Amino acid sequence: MPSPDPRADQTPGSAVVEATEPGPAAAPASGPATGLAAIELRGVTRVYRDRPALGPIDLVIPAGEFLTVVGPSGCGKSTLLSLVAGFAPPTAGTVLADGAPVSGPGPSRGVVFQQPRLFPWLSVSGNIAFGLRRSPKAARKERVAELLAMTGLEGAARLKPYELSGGMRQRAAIARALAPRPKVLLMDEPFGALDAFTRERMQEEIRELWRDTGVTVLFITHDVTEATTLGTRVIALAGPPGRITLDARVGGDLREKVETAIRDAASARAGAAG
Ligand SMILES: Nc1ncnc2c1ncn2[C@@H]1O[C@H](COP(=O)(O)OP(=O)(O)OP(=O)(O)O)[C@@H](O)[C@H]1O
Repeated sequence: MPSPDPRADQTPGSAVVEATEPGPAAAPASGPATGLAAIELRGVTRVYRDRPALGPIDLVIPAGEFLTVVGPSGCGKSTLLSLVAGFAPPTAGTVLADGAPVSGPGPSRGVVFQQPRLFPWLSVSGNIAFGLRRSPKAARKERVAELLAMTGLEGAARLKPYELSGGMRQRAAIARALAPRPKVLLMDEPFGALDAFTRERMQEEIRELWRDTGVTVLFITHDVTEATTLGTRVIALAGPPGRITLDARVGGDLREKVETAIRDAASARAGAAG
């Protein structure tokens, strides 16, 4: 049953355009949040060959938050995620992880993509263990077993990716990303390629993982229902260049607000274009 979110009174990001009143949360309420910024973007922009794709964006993601980012295709969602992951530098501004500037990918930020991108020559266990290469063997074995249990893949430990269903592949990718105990999990439309049933199950599972591990989640989606029910907070982007048009806690009439924000931004762009 949904229950009120005790974190609803936390200070949200600095670019709040509109916030819902704390309402009944659609997500479980027991995930940890410390109030410290896990990720912070200050005046961040990204330009690709003279074409602005994102920003300026100011955003604070407190540790323990489950933030979803929603917006239409091309508005800059993946660009935002890749800047936080450290795959690309911002054109201007600063991205901070745990208070330190991001200068490239790092083990404190795990990434899960829409396509699981598993190593086809490795088993599920081998894929999960990949990021633990430098850990002692016993610790690695223990961590892999823990993650197999956490993601319900115990029976699939020795299987290769081609022997798995789509949902199992994505679970293995999530387990691999969680293996080095990242503080932040970055997910780029991770359930976009799954059928509706598997997708719903995976949504439940990621909520449980978030609650159990305390990891901060940044979850990209273009699905308004997913965005407004999965996490604790939603930002809507419009663009390019991607700008935050709404920043709100999950709960209440959020779906309608997100849809209105996206529609209004699209009308404004259409008006400006001609
Ligand atoms: N490597 C790149 N080089 C040039 N332009 C790019 C590059 N990556 C993204 N863009 C452009 O930046 C803008 C934002 O793209 P981005 O992929 O971030 O959007 P998105 O919201 O994630 O889209 P989708 O939902 O379709 O994945 C788009 O106009 C896109 O064409």
